[in-house]
Amino acid sequence: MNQVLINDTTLRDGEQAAGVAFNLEEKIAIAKFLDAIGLEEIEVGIPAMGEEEQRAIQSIADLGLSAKLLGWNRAVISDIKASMACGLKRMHIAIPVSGIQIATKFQGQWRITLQQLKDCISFAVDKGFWVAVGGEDSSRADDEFLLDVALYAQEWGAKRFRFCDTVGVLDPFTTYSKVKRLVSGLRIPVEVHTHNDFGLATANALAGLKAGALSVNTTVNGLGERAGNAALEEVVMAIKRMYGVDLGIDTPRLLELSKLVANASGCRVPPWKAIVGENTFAHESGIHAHGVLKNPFTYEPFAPEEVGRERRLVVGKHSGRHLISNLLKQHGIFLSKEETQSVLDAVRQCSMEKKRNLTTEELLDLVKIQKYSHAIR
Ligand SMILES: CC(=O)SCCNC(=O)CCNC(=O)[C@H](O)C(C)(C)COP(=O)(O)OP(=O)(O)OC[C@H]1O[C@@H](n2cnc3c(N)ncnc32)[C@H](O)[C@@H]1OP(=O)(O)O
Ligand SMILES: O=C(O)CCC(=O)C(=O)O
Repeated sequence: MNQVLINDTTLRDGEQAAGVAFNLEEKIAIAKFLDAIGLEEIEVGIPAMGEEEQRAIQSIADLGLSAKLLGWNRAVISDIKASMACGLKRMHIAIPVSGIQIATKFQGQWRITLQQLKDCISFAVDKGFWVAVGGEDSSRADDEFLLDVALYAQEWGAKRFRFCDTVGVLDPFTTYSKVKRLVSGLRIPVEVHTHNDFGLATANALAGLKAGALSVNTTVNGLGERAGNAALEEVVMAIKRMYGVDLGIDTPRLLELSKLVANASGCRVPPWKAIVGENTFAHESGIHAHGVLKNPFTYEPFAPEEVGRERRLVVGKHSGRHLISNLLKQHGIFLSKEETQSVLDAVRQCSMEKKRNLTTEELLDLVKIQKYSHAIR
């Protein structure tokens, strides 16, 4: 897995999340940020959407970023022309490949589908564009047909083929075997694009990479259609930490990027969200806090600073004496075992009433209320 390329599609599939609409400044800010932290490739939008989207894409193209920029297109010549007008050098052309998609969108006329793809690839390649092709709904396509389409795309000049689990219906084992088959049959690299309908987008993205795909689509915070896409921060950190491959991405800035996209999209990140959620390095439980106080790796997969977070030790319903006495010592308060236990009992009660963690002030107030002010030095 040494050569993984991340092609981030926050500005395309991410923005397809229901209700999300980035303005020009937000699109530019996100593109710049992705580039600044070391993303190699960015899918910047859909030129066929119209003039405003084209202006945004042109503005991003004008920034002169190091990242390669792609526009997303249907296999329709007017889409390709719109992409060409945006100052991009690369384009992605999508074509449905499953029975249900071809029946619905092309009235089952797969020969027409293929002809449209051929015409579009040739049109773009002849004009000097670097072209990638996406097999929409690859996961539900007949395996033979999928490989045939990919082979045709390769023959017609495509430089990469995208395997899309469009409806997020695969598990990692099936993803592995389907992607492996495609990788083995093609000379051009394969990209994986996975959706999160069963919560498996990141797992499937990794399975696709293990099977030999060389690039992967991600979105910041996993933003995207329905349940979203494989999250950039999850894929990057899994590759870094589980496979020991550093993609050269400035991971301490992942949290800042997550906040930028959360604000621009209006989609807040749940506290338990892997890598960037507020609780990912927060410890309340007694047993965990006891371990973490001695050695953080007892209950953390990596240091919070690696993704721009800080560790938080908080008191609440599940806390234990070690954490309470540690926090109190930081304020010069030394209690006996029995006194600590009664503060802990009060913490539990208070946390249940307030249905949250206690602030430091609330903890110190509890000590006073318990009449242990003698312990305050
Ligand atoms: C899996 C994915 O994420 S695919 C990307 C989805 N993203 C989007 O749809 C967001 C941007 N989309 C848009 O702005 C609009 O849908 C446009 C501009 C692309 C097209 O708009 P409209 O012309 O109004 O068509 P509408 O969206 O209603 O229907 C889609 C049309 O594209 C066709 N189509 C869908 N996918 C493809 C494809 N890969 N290649 C060729 N044609 C396609 C449909 O069959 C339908 O064609 P028809 O108008 O001849 O019946
Ligand atoms: O690029 C393609 O072919 C389609 C990408 C996509 O968004 C999907 O299949 O979910």
